[in-house]
Amino acid sequence: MTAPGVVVHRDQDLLAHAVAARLVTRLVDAQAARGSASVVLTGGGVGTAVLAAVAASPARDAVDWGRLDVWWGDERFLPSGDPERNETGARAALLDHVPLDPARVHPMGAQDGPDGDDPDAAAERYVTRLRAAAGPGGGPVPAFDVLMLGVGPDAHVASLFPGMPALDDGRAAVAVRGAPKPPPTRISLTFPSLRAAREVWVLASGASKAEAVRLGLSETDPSRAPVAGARGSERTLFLIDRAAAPEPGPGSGRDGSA
Ligand SMILES: O=C1O[C@H](COP(=O)(O)O)[C@@H](O)[C@H](O)[C@H]1O
Repeated sequence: MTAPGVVVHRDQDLLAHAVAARLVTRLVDAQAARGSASVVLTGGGVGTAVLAAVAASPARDAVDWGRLDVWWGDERFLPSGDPERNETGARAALLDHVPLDPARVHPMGAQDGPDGDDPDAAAERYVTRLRAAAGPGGGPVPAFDVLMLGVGPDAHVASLFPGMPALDDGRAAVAVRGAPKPPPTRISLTFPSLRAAREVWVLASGASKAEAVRLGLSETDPSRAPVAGARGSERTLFLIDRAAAPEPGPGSGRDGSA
């Protein structure tokens, strides 16, 4: 696992625009190198603000949207179109405004989907889709170019909450029941899937996230602070605003930006 870097921006608005610029560059570079790119989206305040900032950026046209695979790190298991679904927010903020190939958009299952009200079956369907995308001879999931994660004040990422069984699950995606943050039933990628990403970006804004960021940058057991287990295979970045920045300790090695 890679040790994380940290970039601090002035406030949430600047954070969202800076991450949007970084995301466009990352996708363009991946497409130049490999012909296509893949991104894993997060729900939450900053994650959705980043997508809106991409939509508002003239640079978005540098991305070949038809050669982008879009995945999700987690989803709230609700009917499709429910405003609480991460997919709904992502579509409204960006996905409905760019010429994606619908076959390359991979939402997690909804309560009114082909598996009905069965989150285990919906998670298993996602496992199958991920494996198919990884290709013959590939692993259980593709090597995503970039995977973005919001983080909760309780240090959860995706729908991996402290102390819950999903943290130790080796399947690529699982159903989560009894999540402490509503809604209680969700689908989430697991740690092995998060760590398959070339780059993991943890996004955090606001003072309520500062302790989670501190834990995420530490060696804390991921079963207590799941964000501490979110690491990319090539690079891990914590992209945060000043309010979410923990007090810098001696030798923190933090690089910052205004
Ligand atoms: O429930 C969730 O929460 C986190 C963080 O959301 P935020 O609004 O506090 O930033 C999010 O990353 C995750 O995808 C989502 O399902």
